[in-house]
Amino acid sequence: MEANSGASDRISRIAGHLRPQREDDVCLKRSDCRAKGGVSGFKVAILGAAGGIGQPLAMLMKMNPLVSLLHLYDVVNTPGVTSDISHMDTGAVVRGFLGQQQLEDALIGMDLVIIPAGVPRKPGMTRDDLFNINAGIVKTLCEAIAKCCPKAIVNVISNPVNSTVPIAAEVFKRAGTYDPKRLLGVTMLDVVRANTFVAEVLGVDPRDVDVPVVGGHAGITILPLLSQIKPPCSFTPKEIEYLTGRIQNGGTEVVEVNIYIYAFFYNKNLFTFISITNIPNFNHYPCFLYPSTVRVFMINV
Ligand SMILES: NC(=O)c1ccc[n+]([C@@H]2O[C@H](COP(=O)([O-])OP(=O)(O)OC[C@H]3O[C@@H](n4cnc5c(N)ncnc54)[C@H](O)[C@@H]3O)[C@@H](O)[C@H]2O)c1
Ligand SMILES: O=C(O)C[C@H](O)C(=O)O
Repeated sequence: MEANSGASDRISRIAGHLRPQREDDVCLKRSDCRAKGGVSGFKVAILGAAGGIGQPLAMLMKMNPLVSLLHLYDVVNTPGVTSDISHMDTGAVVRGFLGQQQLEDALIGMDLVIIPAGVPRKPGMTRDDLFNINAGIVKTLCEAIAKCCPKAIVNVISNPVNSTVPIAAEVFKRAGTYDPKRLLGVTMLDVVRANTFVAEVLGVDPRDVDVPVVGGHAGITILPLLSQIKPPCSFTPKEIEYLTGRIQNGGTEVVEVNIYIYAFFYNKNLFTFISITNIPNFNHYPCFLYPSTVRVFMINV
């Protein structure tokens, strides 16, 4: 009898990770810990934190020494993502919020709100095809921002950025909280791509070129200023045509590759970390190379 109970104690200890402890099971509740994220530093909320962009972004924010408090909000899966990210041994305190009823709690007191919430495009779609769904999502989130943290800087990632940013602006105008300096569409990818593709043509290190890109974040509205590159350089007409097209269609290039990656995932094949990194062009997704994020991603499949 005693041997049996010893064995079951051992099994339950070993298997403990399969049943994460609930707050009321533990002797010291997390809310009673001394770390409150109240130390100086930016308070950042990510809305859509459980998604393909949200998860690696949450990891990067958790690694950022300027961030003291990180709120992760989504309509699904935030408990798992929050638990995973919060184990990183960096300073930011991480809290998770799930579902519309917790949206306002996620936003109160935030200095920076980043929005990757919404649907991404599938092969064959343009970013405009996402408008009907994502416009409504961004509108609802911005209404809550206007109410709970009207002075926060807002970064809109959700596509089509060319339309979701104006929608956010209209919501803030209506609420009387609009400040053009505090509302930004995230288009840094276009700059990163421009630097990479230009460096490839010139045969130099991408870190040594700086390509200004202005305009929007879709097709011909993306305007790489190839005549303003630092350090100054020149191109043949053929190179200009190639670079302009590649920079403007960089997102589509990745979305088309996704068909392969997603087919791979949805087939539920047994795959390993190594097999993921072997997918051609997987280097478009450097953030996924963080093993913990890959683990979360695999569980979601
Ligand atoms: N601006 C850019 O440079 C850029 C780059 C990549 C992706 N994107 C865009 O970002 C968006 C997200 O892409 P993804 O690949 O992360 O998609 P995803 O489907 O992997 O993740 C989206 C997340 O948003 C969540 N979500 C949906 N409705 C929500 C709501 N009402 N409130 C809060 N969360 C909600 C989903 O649950 C999901 O976790 C897409 O619109 C995509 O086109 C923009
Ligand atoms: O192109 C997309 O749909 C996603 C993003 O805007 C990108 O540029 O990669």
